[in-house]
Amino acid sequence: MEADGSGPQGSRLLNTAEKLVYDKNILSRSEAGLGMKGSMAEPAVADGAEWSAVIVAAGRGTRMGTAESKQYLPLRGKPVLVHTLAIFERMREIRDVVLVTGVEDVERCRRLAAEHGLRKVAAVVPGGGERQHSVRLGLAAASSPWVMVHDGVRPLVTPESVRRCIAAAYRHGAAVLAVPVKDTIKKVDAAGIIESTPDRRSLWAIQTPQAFRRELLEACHGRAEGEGFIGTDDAMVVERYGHPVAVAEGDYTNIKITTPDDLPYAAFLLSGRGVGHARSGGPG
Ligand SMILES: Nc1ccn([C@@H]2O[C@H](COP(=O)(O)OP(=O)(O)OP(=O)(O)O)[C@@H](O)[C@H]2O)c(=O)n1
Ligand SMILES: C[C@](O)(CO)[C@H](O)COP(=O)(O)O
Repeated sequence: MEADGSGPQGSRLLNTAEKLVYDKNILSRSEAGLGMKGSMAEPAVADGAEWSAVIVAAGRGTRMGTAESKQYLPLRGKPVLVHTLAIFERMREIRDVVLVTGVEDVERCRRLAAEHGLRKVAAVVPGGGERQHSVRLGLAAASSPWVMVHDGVRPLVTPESVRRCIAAAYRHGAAVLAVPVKDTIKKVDAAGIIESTPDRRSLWAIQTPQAFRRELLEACHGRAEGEGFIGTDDAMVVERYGHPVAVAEGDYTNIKITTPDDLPYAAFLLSGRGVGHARSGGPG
């Protein structure tokens, strides 16, 4: 899979030596604070782009409590989901995007992609009842040798951190973005009494994207489906079958829009990055 070959858009796959150079460049740029910032000057699809991004957005957002699903709520003038898709659209490493939505939202999402010039959205497919089912359905439409799964409701991930995740995936075959936990975490029993305090130095809060060799992720999802196992992220599915999954350090600002208080915080963060405008549009 790492040998040179031609992708659907004529892209050439990276060989192992090129992956190491990718790794070195990414790390030296991050260390020097020169992150690539997802510049609009980047070509839409670079020679060597070998990643499919599966963006899962088929949830109902029950904790948000709005009639409209949270991925379509306006954030600095655009639906949350459009902000998320725009990040992957600008990244040269991404060859194509598979968007997984509610069955009733497939047409609406195709329109959104067209209206917002999201040309990498190659497929919009209906999801399933659990996040894991949605990922599996999205994977079936992905064709690149490497795949990253990202929550449609994490619109604040940065290209720099996605690249750290890519670099770790090239080294280990599987990697997730994560941040060290800042609070002391307790294990509490059903009666509300603390049972234990795990050593915080080994605890990380897991985010997306989660990046894998596509064949590895497909195989693990297939086995999990056969066993009726449901995990809360894709790393759990891969860990279960004994494959190591590396952690790449992300940013605390890569929040998942989950409850109402997350929206003003996300708007504040985006305004600090100069993204969008304060006037909110209607639901997407
Ligand atoms: N059956 C599902 C469930 C979730 N997701 C997606 O997985 C991501 C993370 O899930 P979460 O934040 O829990 O979203 P919801 O399931 O929509 O929220 P809630 O649990 O509050 O209902 C979201 O982008 C969501 O749309 C999905 O594609 N398919
Ligand atoms: C995948 C995830 O975003 C990692 O933090 C999270 O596990 C999704 O969980 P949820 O149960 O769908 O909120």
